[in-house]
Amino acid sequence: MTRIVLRRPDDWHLHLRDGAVLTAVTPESARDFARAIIMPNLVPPIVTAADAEAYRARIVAAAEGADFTPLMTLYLTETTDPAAIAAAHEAGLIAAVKLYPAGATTNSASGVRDLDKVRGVLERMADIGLPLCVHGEVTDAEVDIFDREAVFIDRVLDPLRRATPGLRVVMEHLTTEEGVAYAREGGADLGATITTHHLIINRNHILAGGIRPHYYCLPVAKRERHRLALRAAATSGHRAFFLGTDSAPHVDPLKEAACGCAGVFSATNTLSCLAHVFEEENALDRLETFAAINGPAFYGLAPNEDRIELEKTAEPIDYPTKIETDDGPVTVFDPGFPLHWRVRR
Ligand SMILES: NC(=O)N[C@@H](CC(=O)O)C(=O)O
Ligand SMILES: [Zn+2]
Ligand SMILES: [Zn+2]
Repeated sequence: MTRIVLRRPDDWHLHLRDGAVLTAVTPESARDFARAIIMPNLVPPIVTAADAEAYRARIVAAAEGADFTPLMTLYLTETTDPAAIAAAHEAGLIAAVKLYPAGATTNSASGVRDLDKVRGVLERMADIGLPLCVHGEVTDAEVDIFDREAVFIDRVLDPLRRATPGLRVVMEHLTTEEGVAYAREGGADLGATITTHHLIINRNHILAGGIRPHYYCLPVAKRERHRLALRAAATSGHRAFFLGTDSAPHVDPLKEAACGCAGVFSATNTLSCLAHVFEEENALDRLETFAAINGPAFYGLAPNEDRIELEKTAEPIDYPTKIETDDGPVTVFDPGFPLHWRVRR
């Protein structure tokens, strides 16, 4: 197959940052994606409806007239007011609330330490059907970093879901076969995003033959068997699994450092990478389900009506290795192989 047409995809987990980086990276997503769930982990975080409304306006301005709808989220803190969340949802301002366990990832210091403090918010969200997006890693220093997702499911996520029946939850950026298994059996109230890069790299890519900071993200890429489980899930067509790129720009000096930031920036070439992966898995016919159907279905939205075309070219496609911003360059995800699928615009 050398050409496929699919509904325009959406990105159900995206970081756009603010300021110069926002200006530079937003067009990279707006070009290919119709909608994106915008992560609220700015410094300071997006915690109020007013924050979300102002941030949305900055994103729309940065999209420079592209047909791109940012779907806003609020950052859950231990002082979040259930009534304020419900009002923001009622006003159509937010599509989800994001739970960061405090200290789990980039800009999560304002996150939740004690889940008992947010019970009221979660119950209200269950009542009104507002999804909770979860960064699913425990933060305990004694838990090995490669086990933090699996341990989170047992210790935190499963008890939380049992305590709050009806709460709609998205397990963000799955990285393990345990996560895949839990999401697959979780019923209609549970969804899971899978990133582009976790379908392509395993932990060797980060560490073998030299340390590669641009492959470092959280949750960290795991063993090969986990990558294969993610591929099977993404290409299965199962309604629980949908695309969330977790494209997370950091300028190069913050990545190429003694203590580098977590995050992979993949907005620029994500669809080309995905077409490559789905072709390898003989599943090009399921790419639309993963990138354009299952996500909106989970969020209760219609899929996009317009279409994009992906075309396979004999020569590898060209794409920039870095996106320049006024704060410095941001390195684009290198899948480690030439890409031949091009989005026709
Ligand atoms: N994924 C990452 O490694 N980083 C994200 C935060 C997150 O999604 O956990 C970021 O904001 O940079
Ligand atoms: Zn995260
Ligand atoms: Zn993220």
